[in-house]
Amino acid sequence: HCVGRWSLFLVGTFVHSTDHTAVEILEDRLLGVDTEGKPCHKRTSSHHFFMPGMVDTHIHASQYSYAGTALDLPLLQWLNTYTFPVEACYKDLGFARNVYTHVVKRTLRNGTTTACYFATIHTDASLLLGQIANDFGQRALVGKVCMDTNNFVPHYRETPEESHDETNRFISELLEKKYPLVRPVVTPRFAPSCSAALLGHLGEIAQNNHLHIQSHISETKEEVKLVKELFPDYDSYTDVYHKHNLLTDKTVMAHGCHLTDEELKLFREKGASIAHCPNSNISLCSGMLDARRVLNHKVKLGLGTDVAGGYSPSMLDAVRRTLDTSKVLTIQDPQYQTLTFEEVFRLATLGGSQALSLDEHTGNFKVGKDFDALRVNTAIEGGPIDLINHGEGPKVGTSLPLHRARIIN
Ligand SMILES: O=c1[nH]c(=O)c2nc[nH]c2[nH]1
Ligand SMILES: [Zn+2]
Repeated sequence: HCVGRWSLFLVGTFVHSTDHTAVEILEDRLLGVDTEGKPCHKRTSSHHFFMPGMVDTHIHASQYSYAGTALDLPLLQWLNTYTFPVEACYKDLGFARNVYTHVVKRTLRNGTTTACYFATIHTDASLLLGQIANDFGQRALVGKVCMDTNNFVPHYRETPEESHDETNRFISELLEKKYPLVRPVVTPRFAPSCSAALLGHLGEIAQNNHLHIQSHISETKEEVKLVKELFPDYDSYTDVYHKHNLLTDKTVMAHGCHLTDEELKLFREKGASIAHCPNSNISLCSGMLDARRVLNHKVKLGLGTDVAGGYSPSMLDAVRRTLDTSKVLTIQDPQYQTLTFEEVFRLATLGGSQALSLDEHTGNFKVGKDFDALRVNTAIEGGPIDLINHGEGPKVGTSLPLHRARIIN
């Protein structure tokens, strides 16, 4: 494979995950990128290393305008009070362009090379988000939000027919653009915002066009109770999506904090995945996802920032909050098998690409995938890390690397 066609050679340390190893460190390597952008390794050092671009499996681009504020209400009230009134503003394309440009630039600066976005119900603004992601070179799944039920903010909802027709228009117009890295994702907001008829339409559209699907599930106990009341004839919240053909191997569901073992089994059977959004889960006091349990069920798992329920648009924050949640679960039960930071690194990269069914293209440096990487310079002037050279002081332990990174902010 490594013959000819090179457009770029990179020398250094490559850190990534594989299915078998949570973190594999390839030191002193030469990585060639061919003319089509596929990596190929050869063996050949310094203070930088390469890692796969991070994958944000769940972020509301439209909520970025108020990220870091308005986190004082539980989910359902938070949606009615803050979220729906703001999302209604995306009828204005100027407003949409401003926020969407900021969110794409910011997430890229934070190392998110792939994002799975919720936009709003507005087709043209959602198409604009796709265009902006394409213009800045971000890989993205973009969802025009679908919702025909909204009793609290009635000006922010569609009729089932509008939602169906506009979803078809969104998909066909976005696909017509032939953006190399941007795809549409069918996006019922969540079961409480959608009639059974609308869920059925959306399942059909996704099935007929082999499309990605995203939504929310079992984020809070109050929401689970509401879904039971709204959909009394279904076995579970997961069954509501399943019966409408919305639980497939291209489905990613955000949160899942309160899923039962039966529901996780259905996720596994269908190949559907979960986006773990720990900042949002804590910020809105929704619950804590037991990520170890999800992994034990062999359900695909990625990480999401869930801006603006999550206040940070940084995947590094999602990594830290994932570890925090796992440690809180360990405090509650000392027998709990805490996630390691290597496992969480994998969730932020390879796990995310698998959760979005994009692992054919991205997630690690496997030969043949697209070259989609971050170069991390740990010694950059004014950076957030101090490198302490242990060669100059007492040896602390034989297994310590020569340089140890100490994170100071
Ligand atoms: O965290 C969340 N953010 C949202 O915008 C949303 N909509 C439904 N359920 C949701 N959860
Ligand atoms: Zn969300």
